[in-house]
Amino acid sequence: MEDYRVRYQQWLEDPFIDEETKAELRGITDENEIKERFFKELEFGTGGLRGIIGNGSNRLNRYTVGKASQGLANYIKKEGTQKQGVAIAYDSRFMSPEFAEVAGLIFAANGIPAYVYPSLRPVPMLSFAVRELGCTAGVVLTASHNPPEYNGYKVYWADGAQVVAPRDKGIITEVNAVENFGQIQRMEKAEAVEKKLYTLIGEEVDEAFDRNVQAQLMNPEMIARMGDKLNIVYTPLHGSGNLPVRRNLAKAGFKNVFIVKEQELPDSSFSTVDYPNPEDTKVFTLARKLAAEVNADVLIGTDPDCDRMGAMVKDSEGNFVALTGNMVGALATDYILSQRKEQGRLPANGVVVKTIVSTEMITPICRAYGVGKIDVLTGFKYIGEQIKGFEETGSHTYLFGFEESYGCLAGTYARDKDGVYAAVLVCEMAAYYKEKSMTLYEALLKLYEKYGYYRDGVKSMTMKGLEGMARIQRIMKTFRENTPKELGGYKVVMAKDYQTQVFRNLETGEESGSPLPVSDVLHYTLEDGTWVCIRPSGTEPKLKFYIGVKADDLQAAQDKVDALDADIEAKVAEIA
Ligand SMILES: O=P(O)(O)OC[C@H]1O[C@H](O)[C@H](O)[C@@H](O)[C@@H]1O
Repeated sequence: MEDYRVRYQQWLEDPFIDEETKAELRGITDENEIKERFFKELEFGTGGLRGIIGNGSNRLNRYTVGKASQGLANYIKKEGTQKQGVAIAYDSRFMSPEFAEVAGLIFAANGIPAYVYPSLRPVPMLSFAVRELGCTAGVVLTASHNPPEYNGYKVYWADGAQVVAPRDKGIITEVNAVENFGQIQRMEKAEAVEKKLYTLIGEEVDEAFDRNVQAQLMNPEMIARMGDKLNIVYTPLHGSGNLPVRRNLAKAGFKNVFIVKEQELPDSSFSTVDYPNPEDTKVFTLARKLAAEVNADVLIGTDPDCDRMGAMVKDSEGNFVALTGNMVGALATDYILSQRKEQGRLPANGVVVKTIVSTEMITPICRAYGVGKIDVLTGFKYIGEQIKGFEETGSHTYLFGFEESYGCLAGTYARDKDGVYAAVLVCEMAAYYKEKSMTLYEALLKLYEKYGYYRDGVKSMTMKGLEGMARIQRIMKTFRENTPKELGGYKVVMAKDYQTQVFRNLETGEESGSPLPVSDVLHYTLEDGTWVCIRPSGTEPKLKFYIGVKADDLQAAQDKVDALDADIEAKVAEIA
């Protein structure tokens, strides 16, 4: 019998799986569906679990969530930190509150107090709660910006960041060591509540979070002057941002905030969008309609777990243009550093942290302010890890961190990207430049004039299921074994392989090691300074190509990106 059939049979016979689940599984008539659901165990990776909701070993359900929770509980018990408890949050996805309760009661049954938010909350608020409540770990039930059929289980440690090596491996080992669902401990909710092993997180934690977000404002007096002059359209995209973003915009002093009514309330189907990801400007269709009605200066959108924020602002002709994560990163780096300098608050050991696939435009900006810049692998958890390191050694003062994938954070109250803060930040910057009769887009053009015309692109190729996974591996292997000599007509001069940890200068043949952990990432530097990076997404069935160029004007920069894009597409098409 094929492996997936064996696994299917095991589920049908498992005494710890309920009858309703088994009946549903027995009813599947499509062999391929059985295969997709059972060809593997849903892998508990470094980011936790992420998968399609449903019954099966390769799906997210109360059993796979249960196994993850029991494994995490076992890990915590070995660490001896169970008294500190685990904080739990969830977003607006299907089964999010149910899975949150399943997880909480498993921790409770293991003698680990669970502190659960009473309703949906953003990821950064969980990160904050872990620190505020002194918990040993945290869990968020969310699949971030994935399509509605997905859910996930993100794991945080005591510092408030998602787990990194070596702890991630330790937790994975414990999760994998849970051999059968019978090992999952359970407790009735009434008993857990009575024993204070299952407690709802109170409003005071929300208030403390807000105070920390507000403390990041650079110019409260300016907002007091401009708060009623900036028109803001906000869409929570049916997710957890709705209340905290609006509350924080109001607390900051923004008076004219218009909400996209159709997307205001939680909706697990995200029925007004294809895909609740602010990276996709289509999510702003309704917001743009409202923007025209209210003459908005800026449109803001946050993803379901409100760690990502996307924005659109007016160009000089009054047309709305999307600000990418890189553009927000560059604008914010410049804004925060310049304001700090003006206010005499720029520490000598200040640093900005970004990922290796995020724009290089901040390099000259940081240099201009005498501030350091650190690059880490993709994933905000690595920015969180840096903050923890700075705290331990006192080596740097963290000023700002961002990723091209629409996430940023200033301050250290949270250790994951904060869409609530990002929304307030973009509005603060828009107000600041509006007072100087500029739109945020015009401010960006000024930065290009000063620092160079940087343009960054990301090309995502979706490759789903078993076949897609194999194809992604073939493409990575082909590039890895045959370093391209040229890309987009430019010579490749440096090839960095973060998997083999070999960085090779193709001109001199010199080789050096990698300063970052092992990761399936290839990075090429071209003769004109352009860079191209290839990596499989860690969160979606996608292969991602990132491109970063600098040119003499915006058009030339875009042409370069387009040429590289086309060349990469052609090279990938040649691979079977
Ligand atoms: O490119 P991926 O592996 O899909 O990850 C892209 C992003 O996904 C999530 O949003 C994580 O929280 C980010 O930190 C990460 O950068």
